[in-house]
Amino acid sequence: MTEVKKVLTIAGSDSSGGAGIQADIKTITVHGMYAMSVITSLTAQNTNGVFGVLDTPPEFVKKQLDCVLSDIRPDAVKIGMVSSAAIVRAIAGKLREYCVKRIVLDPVMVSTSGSRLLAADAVEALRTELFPLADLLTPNLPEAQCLCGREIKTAGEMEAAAKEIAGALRGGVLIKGGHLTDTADDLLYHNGEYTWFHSERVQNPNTHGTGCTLSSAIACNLAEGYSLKESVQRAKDYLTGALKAGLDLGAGSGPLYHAYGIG
Ligand SMILES: Nc1ncnc2c1ncn2[C@@H]1O[C@H](COP(=O)(O)OP(=O)(O)OP(=O)(O)O)[C@@H](O)[C@H]1O
Ligand SMILES: Cc1ncc(COP(=O)(O)O)c(N)n1
Repeated sequence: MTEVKKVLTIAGSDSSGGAGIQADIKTITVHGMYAMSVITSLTAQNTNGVFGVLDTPPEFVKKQLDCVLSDIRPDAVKIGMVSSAAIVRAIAGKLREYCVKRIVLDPVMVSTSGSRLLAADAVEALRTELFPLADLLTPNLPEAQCLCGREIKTAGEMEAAAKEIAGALRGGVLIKGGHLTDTADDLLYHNGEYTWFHSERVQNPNTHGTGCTLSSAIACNLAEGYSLKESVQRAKDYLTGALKAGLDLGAGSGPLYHAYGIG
């Protein structure tokens, strides 16, 4: 019998395959793991933007979660686009009911192309319902700014924001530096300790789905049993490789190439 780690992604579908559920399934598969998905929303999007969003009814999100969690227990879970407060509550209720462990929460709010992917009134639900369940929260700079209500530009401001956001969490917070200009340094704050993950900026404008890829790779590494720090470092290395692979698809900000280490 083949033993394999199982990773569940709870996220939105990206019809162009660069972000969301599709990026997560590619990442999980390339990590040699078994991917499962609970779809919170259908988006009609491509590299130019998001042209439509159709949310899954919350009862149907619950039904998907019941089917997966009662049958194949995931070793880790990644949560991405959750759309509405009702969907947030549906997910949180089921994760508590099934005592799901190793949860990475990517608080997706606005797409790279500028479309809102989380209703404004759902931010509070995210904070009260899902933050307490997460082992790691992975906001990008605009999301971290939204969560602490002020501008973040310097390394010192990133550290202060991480500490403040972590106050509402059980686990750690990773503020991603993809929106910085000179570097792509990410900051982890966990158990009172700061760890910086430094990275050169890859000169590739095709960054659609970087956040989704990073968070699902972290979930894979947690499923494998790595520590939080090791999981973030390995995921960052994977992400940098997928950016460096230099795929150039579509007219806008294109997707990453996941199979760069294969073949
Ligand atoms: N040009 C780049 N070179 C190297 N690393 C990058 C680059 N752009 C983003 N990253 C890295 O990608 C990861 C995701 O960060 P980012 O801030 O882009 O997240 P995000 O905005 O949530 O992503 P998404 O595009 O999916 O919304 C981080 O580890 C970040 O440092
Ligand atoms: C379904 C879905 N989930 C997440 C994102 C964020 O990714 P990006 O910021 O790269 O557009 C997205 N565009 N679509």
